[in-house]
Order: sequence, then C-alpha cells, then structure tokens
Amino acid sequence: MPVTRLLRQVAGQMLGSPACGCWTATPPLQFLGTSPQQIPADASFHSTSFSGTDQPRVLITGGLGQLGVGLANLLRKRFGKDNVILSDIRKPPDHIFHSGPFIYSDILDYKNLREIVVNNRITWLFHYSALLSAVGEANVSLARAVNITGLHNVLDVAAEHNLRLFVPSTIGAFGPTSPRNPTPDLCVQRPRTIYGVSKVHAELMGEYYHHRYGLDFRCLRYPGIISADSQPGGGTTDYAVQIFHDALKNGKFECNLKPSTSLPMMYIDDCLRATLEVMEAPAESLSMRTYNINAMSFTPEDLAQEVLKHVPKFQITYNVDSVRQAIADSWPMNFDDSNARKDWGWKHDFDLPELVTTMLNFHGSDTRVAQAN
Ligand SMILES: NC(=O)c1ccc[n+]([C@@H]2O[C@H](COP(=O)([O-])OP(=O)(O)OC[C@H]3O[C@@H](n4cnc5c(N)ncnc54)[C@H](O)[C@@H]3O)[C@@H](O)[C@H]2O)c1
Ligand SMILES: C[C@@H](O)[C@H](N)C(=O)O
Repeated sequence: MPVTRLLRQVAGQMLGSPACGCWTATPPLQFLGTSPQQIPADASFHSTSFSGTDQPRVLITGGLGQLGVGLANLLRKRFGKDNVILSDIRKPPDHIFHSGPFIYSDILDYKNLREIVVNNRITWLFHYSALLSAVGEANVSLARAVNITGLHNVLDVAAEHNLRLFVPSTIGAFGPTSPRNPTPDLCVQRPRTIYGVSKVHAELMGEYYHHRYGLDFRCLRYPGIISADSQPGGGTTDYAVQIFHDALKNGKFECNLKPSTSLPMMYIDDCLRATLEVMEAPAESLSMRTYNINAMSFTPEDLAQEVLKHVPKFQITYNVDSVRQAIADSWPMNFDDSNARKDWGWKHDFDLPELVTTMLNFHGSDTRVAQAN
C-alpha cells in the first residue's frame, strides 16, 4: 500500500470521528498547496492543535507596520507576553525589541515561516504583511509577490499546522461597480488596484481553504485605520492620520484628497478589539468567514471642521494626488457591517468627536513634551 494512503488511514483512526466529539476537519495529508515548496505528506503529524484550555501561541507577520505593534500589545495583555511573537523583515526599534518576543520572518520564505511555526508551537497566526493601496500601485510586482505569493505560503503553513488564521481585508477589496453607499458584505467586487485584487484573492482563497480543508480562516474588511503612535504604510486613507500631526505642529494641513471624498474610517483601538473578538468568537456564531466592520464615514472637510473645534486657527488646503483620488473614488463611501453586529456582537466605541479628541490629546502631549526638551 502506498505510504501516503497508509498514513491517511492511520491519521483517520487517530483523529477520531464526529461521534467522539473530538473530530476536527483537517487538511488531507497529501495537501495540494500552491507554494513552490512541497508540503511533506506527514505534515499534520507534527502539528499541535489549539485546545480551548490552553493559551494560544501567536505569530504576527508584518508586525512593524501601522497595526502590528498595537495588536501585539493587546494580545500580550490577554495571552501573556511570551505567547505572542511579533515578526517582520525590518529591524525593530529598541522599545519594540525589548517589549516581547520578536523574530525575523519573510513571508516569501516558506521554509522560514514553517520553521517559526513549528519551533514556537504556533496555534494562531495574524497575517499583517502587505503592501497597501498607494505603494502597491507604485510597485505592482512586489505587491503581487508579497500580497499574493506571501498569502499562499501563509495559507499552506496554516492549513498544514492546523492554525487559526486571521487575514485582514479592506474597503479596498471593492471597486467602482460595487454599491458604494452603503457597501454590503456580499456584492460585486471588481477592485482597480493590485492591493484590492490581492485582498479579494485572499478572501476567496481563505474561504476556499476553510470549506475544502477545514482551515479556521477568519477575515475582517477594515476601513481606513487611524492611529496616534504608529505611522501608516502608504495607503489612500493616510491623510486622516497625518492631519492631526500637522494641525498641532504647524496649524495647517495640505490634503491629497478632494474635500468631499467620503470614506469609512475607524480608530485603531476599535479595529484591534474587533480582530481579537472575531478570533475568539465561537465558530458556530460565524455565518460567514469574511465580514465588513465599520465605525464612521467622513470627508476631509468633515474632519477639518472637527479639528477646527480644538485648534481654532487650523487651516486645510487641497493638493489632490490623482492616483489616490481615483482609488478613493472607487471605494465604499459607507460600509454596511450589520452581519458582524448581528453574528458576533461587533460594536464600535469611537465616533468622529471621540476620535478627534483622542488623537489631538495624544499629539498635544507629544508636542508639549518635545517643546519642554
Ligand atoms: N492600516 C489600514 O488602514 C488598513 C486598512 C485595511 C486593511 N489593512 C490591512 O492590515 C494589515 C496591516 O496593515 P498596516 O497598516 O500595519 O500595514 P503596513 O504597510 O504599515 O505594514 C506592513 C508590514 O509588512 C511588512 N512586510 C512587507 N513585506 C514583507 C515580507 N516579505 N515579509 C514579511 N513582512 C513584510 C512591512 O515591513 C511592514 O512592516 C495589512 O494586511 C493591510 O492590508 C490595513
Ligand atoms: C484602507 C486601507 O486598506 C489602507 N489604509 C489603504 O488606504 O490602502
């Protein structure tokens, strides 16, 4: 009998059946991954499953970007510092390096990724590596490699090792032919950026692996995320982060989108909490594997008006970037996240006034410290 068939039979016996209550759908032993590296036939014998009583062992890829460090802080509070490993291909600043485990991981290097998962007994993977919308348009081949080939590696490693996998998608996964006001979870998705195309691909591949191999894939479509202590990585919504910095430093801001451009946005604390909540949600509560989440929608003009309430001489001017404007004009104006609210109780905390107060307080104290030194 061929070795693989024998292994499959033995594995079938070891895994039990639905009747014993311990059955989980597992990828077939001869798993047909798309990564150039072939997955060994006995891969699933080396995997450790997450049992409800253990703390998850977490890996975050692309962790040094706008969102990863905040996610690591949140997860470390919940699961313990040493259970959450941050990774990236960049060198971490001192304070991040000393705040918890950090490791080099290039998602294009499948073997390196698998070694990290095996050696650290990873059970949950948050896949944050990506090139965002504006930088993706400036370097399509790199965006294609990181966002598509990298995702294939992550999916294969996650399926082989029975991981729970979170991959963020984005409002950018929709395009000009999608309904824009509001945009529901299920509708036409024909994005016009390599970023958007790669994210639709990620949604579909993750859902396919879930149905085909039982991969516990979970995905949220984030709006534009606004954070105080981390810089955005080159997206279309970056203006809504930079404006706070410039308002306090210079009293003015030059915006690269038109004043009337409405986009869905969210404060980072809401985004990271949603991410943890969907990962902890019981599988039975998830009627879908990819959900829109939202908090607010505003235009540059709305945001400037709100900033003006705190910084009375604040001035905004416009110097429109045609690439970013075309992208924004093809994206949702309002996001319908009613399924997330209904299925797993999603609820945002920050609306526009709280967001602006929080951001200005953060940058205000920062500016005062800088001036005092
Ligand atoms: N920030 C937002 O507004 C927003 C909105 C929607 C979705 N998202 C998604 O959330 C995730 C995190 O976003 P972010 O804003 O932190 O992104 P970011 O651009 O700030 O960071 C991405 C990180 O990926 C790393 N990276 C690039 N190539 C890599 C490789 N080959 N291997 C490993 N890492 C690599 C980069 O070094 C960088 O630190 C992304 O998938 C993004 O698409 C973000
Ligand atoms: C919206 C999001 O995916 C990212 N901030 C971008 O603008 O590209």
